[in-house]
Amino acid sequence: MNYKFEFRPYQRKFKRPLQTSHGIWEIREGIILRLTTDNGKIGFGEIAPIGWFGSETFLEALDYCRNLPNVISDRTIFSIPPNLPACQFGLESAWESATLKTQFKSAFSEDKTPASKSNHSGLLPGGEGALLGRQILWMQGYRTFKWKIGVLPFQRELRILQELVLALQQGTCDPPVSLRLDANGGLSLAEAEEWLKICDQLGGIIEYLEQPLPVTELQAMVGLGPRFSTAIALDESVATLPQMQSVYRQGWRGIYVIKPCIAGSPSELRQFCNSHQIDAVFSSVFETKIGRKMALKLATEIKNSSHRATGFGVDHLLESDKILELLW
Ligand SMILES: O=C(O)CCC(=O)C1=CC=C[C@@H](O)[C@@H]1C(=O)O
Ligand SMILES: [Mg+2]
Repeated sequence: MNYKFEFRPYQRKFKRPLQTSHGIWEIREGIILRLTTDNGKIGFGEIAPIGWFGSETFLEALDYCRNLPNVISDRTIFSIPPNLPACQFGLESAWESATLKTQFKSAFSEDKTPASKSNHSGLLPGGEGALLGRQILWMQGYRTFKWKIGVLPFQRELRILQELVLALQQGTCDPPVSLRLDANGGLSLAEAEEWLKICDQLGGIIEYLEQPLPVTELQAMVGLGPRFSTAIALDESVATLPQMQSVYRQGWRGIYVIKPCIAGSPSELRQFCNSHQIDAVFSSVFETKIGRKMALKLATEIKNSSHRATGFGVDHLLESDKILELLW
C-alpha cells in the first residue's frame, strides 16, 4: 500500500526552562506527520526525539523526513533503521492510525475523556519550585509526583525533600500518595547510596529512585537493588528497545521507565513487553497530543505487570499545543 507523506516540524516552549542533570531544556522540537491512503484515510503521527537522552536528534529526524519521497510504502515504514527510534515510532503510529481503527478526526482532536490525574504522575518544578508546584498539582488531582534531583547542592535538595514529604504526608489518601525522585544519571555511587538511605527512612512514600547512575553503570545499579528497600527505576538506560532488550539480558528485573515516543517501533515494543514480565512506567517525552495519544494507547495494549501511574503529568510545563492545529 502507498501513502502520501507530509511532515511539519514544530517548536513548543517550556514555560520555564526544564532543568535536569543533563542541562537546561528550553524548547521542545518535534515533527508532526500525516499519511493519506489511496482511499483518502488520514493518519497522524509524531516524531519527538531527545538526542541527549538516547534517541536520534531532532535534526537527524528532520533530515530523514526530508529525504523521504512524497509517496511512501509500507515497506519504507517498517524498515526504518533502529538508530532512528523516534522516526520508527512516529511513522508506524501514523500508519496505524491511517490503516487501523484509530482514526483521528483532526490532528489535535481533543481527548473528550479527561484522563483522571490520579493515574498520572505530576512532574514537579526543580528546586524549591517543587513546594508550590506540589500544591498546584495536588489541587488538580495528582497523587503521584516526580521531582528531579542532582540539580542543586545535596544539602539544599535534602531540605526541600524533607519539606515536600512533610507536606505530602498531611492527611491520608487512597491510593497512597507517592513521590518519585529522578537523578537523570547524575549521581555518583556514594551519592546514590546516600539518597537511597534517606529514601528508606521516609516510610515508603518514595516509590522509586529513577536512573541514579549513568547508563554505563548498569551493574552498579543492579548491585544497589538488594541493599535498599526503595526501588530503582531505569530510564536513560532503557530509552530505546535495543537498550531494553540488552538490559533485560544483563539481568535487570527492576522498573523500566518506557518512553514509547522514543523507544522505537510500537509493534516491536508491544511484542517485547508482552513476552517478558516488565515492571513498566510509561513516560512522556513532552510530546503533543498526537504522540501522547499513541503512546497511551500502546500502554493500554501492553500487559503490564505493574499498575504504576504513568509519567504523563507534564502538560503544565509547556505552552499549549493548540497552536499546532495551524500546521494544516
Ligand atoms: O516521566 C515523567 O514523569 C515525566 C517525563 C520526564 O520526567 C522526562 C521526560 C524526558 C526527559 C527527562 O527530562 C525526564 C526524565 O528523565 O524522565
Ligand atoms: Mg527520567
